[in-house]
Amino acid sequence: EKCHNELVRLRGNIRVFCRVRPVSQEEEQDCVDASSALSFDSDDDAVLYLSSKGRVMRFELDKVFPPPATQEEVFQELQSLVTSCIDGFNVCIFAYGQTGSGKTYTMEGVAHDPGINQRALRLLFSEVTEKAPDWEFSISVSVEIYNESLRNLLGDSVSEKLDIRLSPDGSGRLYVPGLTQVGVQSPEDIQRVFELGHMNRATACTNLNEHSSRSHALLIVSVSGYNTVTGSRTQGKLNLVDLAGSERISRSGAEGSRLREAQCINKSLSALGDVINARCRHAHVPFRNSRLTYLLQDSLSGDSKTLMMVQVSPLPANLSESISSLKFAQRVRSVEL
Ligand SMILES: Nc1ncnc2c1ncn2[C@@H]1O[C@H](COP(=O)(O)OP(=O)(O)OP(=O)(O)O)[C@@H](O)[C@H]1O
Repeated sequence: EKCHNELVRLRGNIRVFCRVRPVSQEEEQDCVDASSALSFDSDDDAVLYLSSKGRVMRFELDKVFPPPATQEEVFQELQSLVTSCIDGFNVCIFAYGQTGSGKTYTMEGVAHDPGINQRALRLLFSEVTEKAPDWEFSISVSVEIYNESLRNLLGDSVSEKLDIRLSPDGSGRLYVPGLTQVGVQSPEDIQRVFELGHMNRATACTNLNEHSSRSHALLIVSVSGYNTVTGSRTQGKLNLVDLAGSERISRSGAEGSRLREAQCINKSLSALGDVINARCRHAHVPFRNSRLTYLLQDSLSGDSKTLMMVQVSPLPANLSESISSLKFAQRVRSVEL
């Protein structure tokens, strides 16, 4: 019991979930035994089994969502995490996994069935509206990190590269000069922000001949509260991050720009793993090793809360990538006592 409590305290604010996407219709037509490599435990919704070459591997996480899980069910598990930013917490939600494993589906969703991003903003909006006029609510920024450079997704020129700087006020805080901040007064504003971000990301892809799965997409929401009686302010942040595809590109196969993309992704994903893991162990936290961890520094340290949603494809052909994603999940979750 004591040991368990200690574990909870240490792991504290880091949760790792896994979501297995369904087999699509086309995939079903192409391969007969599409989902045979994965199985779930009906008594324990935190466990996932993978079988490979006659061996069964058991992965334990905080929660596993099997293919039938709906967007609504997934969001229900995150609601309290999302609203904790109203109480002044800094929260990060990451979608991690190989290309095609369902990261964008989980974060953005589809028109008739939105994902975490929209649901979170709508929830925050309604909670904050209830508290009005003492509360302010703003979507700060939407950025993309590609090849270790930062881009503004809500501005006029997406191709302009931005810098992360130390605030001149001596507070030790970081800021990004030139980032567009958008205020949100209604749910329609939320919709507009998503559309603009989405469009700009697509434009960057076309103009610069890139694939969106090779970049990290971040939506950073700031919520600030002002207590008119005491005059005190609270400030929380919600960072919603659709990470670049985690698949390993073989060094021999990739050349030139592909290789550079792969190296940048690799570097930032392993930096992210290191940062979360170091936090668990109370070790030195290497924030500066990538743009991603540097930008999210204040939301990945101290009292902040992190949720890693590890996306897994059900296909046997993707098995080795699924194993590597789940190993990453276990690594960020593991605590050495
Ligand atoms: N839970 C789900 N239910 C129904 N369809 C899903 C689900 N998850 C993913 N899909 C579908 O599977 C396909 C791949 O998903 P998605 O594009 O989200 O993957 P991704 O990991 O974001 O890939 P990329 O890195 O290329 O952007 C999409 O057509 C998506 O609509």
